[in-house]
Amino acid sequence: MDVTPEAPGPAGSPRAASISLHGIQKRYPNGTEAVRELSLDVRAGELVVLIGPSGCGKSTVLRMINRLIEPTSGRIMLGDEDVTDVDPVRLRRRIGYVIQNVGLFPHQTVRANVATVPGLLRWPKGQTRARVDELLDLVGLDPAQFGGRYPHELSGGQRQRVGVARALAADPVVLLMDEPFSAVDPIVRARLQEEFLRLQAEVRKTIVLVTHDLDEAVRLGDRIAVLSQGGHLEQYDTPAALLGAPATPFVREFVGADRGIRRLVVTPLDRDSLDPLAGDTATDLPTVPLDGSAYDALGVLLTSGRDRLVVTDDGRPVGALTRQRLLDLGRATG
Ligand SMILES: Nc1ncnc2c1ncn2[C@@H]1O[C@H](COP(=O)(O)OP(=O)(O)OP(=O)(O)O)[C@@H](O)[C@H]1O
Repeated sequence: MDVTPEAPGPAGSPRAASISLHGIQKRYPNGTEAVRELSLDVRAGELVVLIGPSGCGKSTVLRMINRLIEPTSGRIMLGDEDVTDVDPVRLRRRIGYVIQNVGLFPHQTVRANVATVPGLLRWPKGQTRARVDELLDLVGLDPAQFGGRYPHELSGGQRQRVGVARALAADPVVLLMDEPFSAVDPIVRARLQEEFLRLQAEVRKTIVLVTHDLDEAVRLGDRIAVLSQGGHLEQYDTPAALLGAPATPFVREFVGADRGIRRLVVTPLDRDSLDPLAGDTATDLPTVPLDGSAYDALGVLLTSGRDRLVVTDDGRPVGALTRQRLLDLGRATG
């Protein structure tokens, strides 16, 4: 595995490192035991969400990974390298970090902000400029239009995108994100989440993202780690497994009574579980595409007032679903 930051790969290069936390602990000087003992593995290219109530140690865990906070004990591996003892400054150049409100430098242009780490790494100017423009394109900002602006000349969502571009600039092997979308309104937030998923499909970084928003966790996470006080790992699972079978009373309460609905969001429409089309159906029933979710299908039924719909693939009807069937899909097993 190549983890040197000095050799920038083209955007889309799948360079990512796994992260392993082995029994990490953090006791602050005032005696607070923010994280008692946590072990967690994140696979290369995986997006893992840390979620839990306020003060349970999420940010502390995240900041121990890039050593903004020194663990009291325990080991942290990046790929097969123990980074507990490496120079934190060097380490941070291999780890992108995105925080709420972004923390852009206000007196620097968008281009200069995104070029921060390449500048520290002394990349040649032409190479840096090309990389910065490529990244701005990747996060959906036209470099010609936005490159010369200052942060105060951007919307909250645009600033957030610059923050993501800056974190990706030196092609880090890991991206850490602390409440990255919480400073924008819900509509912008949903759009940013969607764009972010598209971006991740392209760059395939290893991402650890902290949020207190369960819907965000379910939408973004390949796996979700639910933490309780003291950084105690209650459950580490896919969104569907977490919602379908909460492992502890804490998780059950945390995911709440509406987990059935949330579960529908992560339940794909499976061709094999569709009812066959009857002769009468395809004409006037509402439709939903096969690549939608059970939640999308339920939404279509509720707005149309019907109790049956047709599922289409590339516009062609492939089967039908009843409202009851969809409700059964959302019924949790745990
Ligand atoms: N520098 C510090 N000194 C002492 N205690 C701290 C320090 N930073 C955090 N803590 C305490 O450690 C615990 C975990 O804090 P942390 O910020 O990691 O939680 P969090 O889960 O990210 O919370 P939130 O969701 O509210 O941001 C809390 O009890 C907090 O008060």
